Amino acid sequence: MKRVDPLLIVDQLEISSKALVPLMKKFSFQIFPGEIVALTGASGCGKSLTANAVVGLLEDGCEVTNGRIYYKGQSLSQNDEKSWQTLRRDEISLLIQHSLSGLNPLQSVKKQMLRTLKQKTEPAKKERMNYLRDLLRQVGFSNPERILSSYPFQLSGGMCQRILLAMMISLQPTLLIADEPTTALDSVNKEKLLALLKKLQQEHGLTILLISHDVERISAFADRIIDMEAREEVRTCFLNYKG
Ligand SMILES: Nc1ncnc2c1ncn2[C@@H]1O[C@H](COP(=O)(O)OP(=O)(O)OP(=O)(O)O)[C@@H](O)[C@H]1O
Repeated sequence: MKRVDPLLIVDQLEISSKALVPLMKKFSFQIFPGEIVALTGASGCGKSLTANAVVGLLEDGCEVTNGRIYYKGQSLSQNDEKSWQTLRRDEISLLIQHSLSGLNPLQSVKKQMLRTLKQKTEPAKKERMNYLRDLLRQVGFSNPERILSSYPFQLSGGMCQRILLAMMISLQPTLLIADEPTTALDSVNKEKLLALLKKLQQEHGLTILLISHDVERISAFADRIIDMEAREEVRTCFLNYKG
């Protein structure tokens, strides 16, 4: 049987505050290509820190003090800012917890989507608007033209979340990390967003790391659930994964 290498390896990761107080210790897990893996655990156990460390976006107040992160077999420890930017543009997208803070309320959706698209080799000018409309349809908007001309403050939290998702997909990432993407949504929209992530995973061959407290809801959605609560001990619960 052909051996599949992990896409992402987090190995004995420790993140500390600037005063070198560990905020999380010795956390390890792996993700294989095409999987949907959910990361769960009590509030404050370090889920968001882990997600931010994977894409080089730890806040100024904290740093990786032990352990390593490998992506496609390469250690990310020596990454400079330019390498992190390239990784975020070409490989790993992070969908953050609070959708509105990810969009500029004073700029139209069209302007923001075009700016994201420009980070990549963009489609030819005349194709661009068709591409954006198609992306918006893929995330469930039946009237993309209206959405493109809207400003984020005119839209609901769930709509903004779907727009951010469309922007991430336009970067064609290999790995999508979604940090509590459903927190601000009501029950129906939570289900819709998870179904949408699953659809995008299947259509675009994405690998997804989903951070969530909602073990019950995500157990029907994820291939594996990693419980981070024990901090130094990772319990991995294999559900549908056939690795
Ligand atoms: N910039 C920072 N400076 C200092 N401490 C921080 C910083 N960011 C996070 N922390 C602390 O690190 C710990 C882990 O935070 P993190 O946000 O990763 O938790 P989490 O598991 O994602 O929690 P939640 O489920 O509530 O989002 C917490 O105790 C938090 O207060």
